[in-house]
Amino acid sequence: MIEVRDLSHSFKVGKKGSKNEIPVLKNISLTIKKGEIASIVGRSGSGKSTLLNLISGYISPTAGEIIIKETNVTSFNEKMWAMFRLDNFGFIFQSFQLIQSLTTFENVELPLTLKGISSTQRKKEVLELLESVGLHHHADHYPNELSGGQQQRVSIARALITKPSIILADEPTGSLDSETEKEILDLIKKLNEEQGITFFIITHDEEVAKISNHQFHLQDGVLTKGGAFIEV
Ligand SMILES: Nc1ncnc2c1ncn2[C@@H]1O[C@H](COP(=O)(O)OP(=O)(O)OP(=O)(O)O)[C@@H](O)[C@H]1O
Repeated sequence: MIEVRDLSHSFKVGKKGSKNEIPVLKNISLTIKKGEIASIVGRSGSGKSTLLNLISGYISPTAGEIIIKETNVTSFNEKMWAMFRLDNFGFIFQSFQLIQSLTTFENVELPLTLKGISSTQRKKEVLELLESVGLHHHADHYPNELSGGQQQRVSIARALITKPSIILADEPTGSLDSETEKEILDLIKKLNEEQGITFFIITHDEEVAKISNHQFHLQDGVLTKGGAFIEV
């Protein structure tokens, strides 16, 4: 489903035209199968976000290849990436990234509007989804009227509304207390088991890593562990 072959990335630093480069990811090869929960575990600065940004097309690799759903996306341009992301990916962030001036309903509706779905169809799909994640009583609430766990559920609903096959999550429980963390991890497991959604989660939290079928460990830009199958 996601295959990364010999991927490397260096950031150019210093003045424009400077040849000074910092290697951040070095020869990463990994495979994430359909329907898996995979986690990338590593300390701050190990290169986790860089890997996520490469897989989601926000930066281009210095070397190597990325194949997603049998499509070689390595040399996609921005327009191709934008379409590919809307069709295949949902995103969840540590800081939720909800639009504060929009209600729960409107935040979840937004990706469907971007896809050109009719208003009647949007209403039906959003209400069904809010019900399934237990947020139907909060449809008209604004983000600042919700708890952290509820806000993360809104952002999960927003990620799910386009029915993506892959959800990319950057520290999805990083801003939550341990009880709310468990609630969100249970929801991720349920979505994975019942709908077969593939999850790719960045974390430095062992509790999050525990729910994954596959853990990859990154240290200073090098994959030090991958391929270990964890019983869940
Ligand atoms: N745009 C950039 N320009 C130069 N260096 C960068 C850039 N982005 C990241 N880096 C460097 O790349 C390395 C890896 O950063 P990255 O954000 O991928 O790590 P991370 O594991 O996600 O860390 P954290 O858990 O703190 O988010 C760090 O040393 C960082 O300073």
